[in-house]
Amino acid sequence: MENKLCCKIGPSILNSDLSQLYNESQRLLDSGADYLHLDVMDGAFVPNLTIGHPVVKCLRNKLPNTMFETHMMVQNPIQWISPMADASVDQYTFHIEPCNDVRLVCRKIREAGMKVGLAIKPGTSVLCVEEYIEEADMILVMTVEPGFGGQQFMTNMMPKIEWLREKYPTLDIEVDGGVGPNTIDMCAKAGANMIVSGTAVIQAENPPQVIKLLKESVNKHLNIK
Ligand SMILES: O=C(CO)[C@@H](O)[C@H](O)COP(=O)(O)O
Repeated sequence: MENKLCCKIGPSILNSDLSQLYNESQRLLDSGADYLHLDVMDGAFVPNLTIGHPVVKCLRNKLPNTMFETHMMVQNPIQWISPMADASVDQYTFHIEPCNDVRLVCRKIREAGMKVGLAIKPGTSVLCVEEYIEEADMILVMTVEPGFGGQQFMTNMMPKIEWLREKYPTLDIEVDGGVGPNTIDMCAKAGANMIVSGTAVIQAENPPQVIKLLKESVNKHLNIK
């Protein structure tokens, strides 16, 4: 049977020069990025503030054809569905931890015309997302505590990815946090096919080379499976 999974690299713009958000985004796309991972933080779910839907909408106006994933590190994910849909976001990824009714949020995201991503923090068991797999297009396994770029990759999150890949061979699995040339092989081997990389790409001397390396590692392991 044909493996429908494909490798996608989505740089996180969190640690870029945000005064140059469009130029930085374009630079990443020109370097081979498949999509943009836009980190939205509300200062409540995580101890940091970043961009919101007005900025995402402005960026969308400049980049009409780019896949946008918003990683919603927010306390009340249902609140931002409509504004993000209005900003033509493609995929709305939210954390299940603060959510009272995950199914309702998933349904509202779909009704608003976006894909659904479910994210789990390092301390959250992968079993907690299992009951919602049918509602999701993608599961995001965090390999740092959400809130800041440039943190150390948590190797001990790999069993979560392995478990998901074993049970759901065609599921999109994204990994985020401390991912770069030194850690990509672990993610790829575990079964991640959507790769978020912030600092490693943004601060690289040669971003196209880093993105190529990330892709090669994932594709190598996708072909083995
Ligand atoms: O969501 C987050 C952090 O909360 C991530 O998207 C990071 O911002 C990725 O940056 P690096 O860890 O790759 O520097």
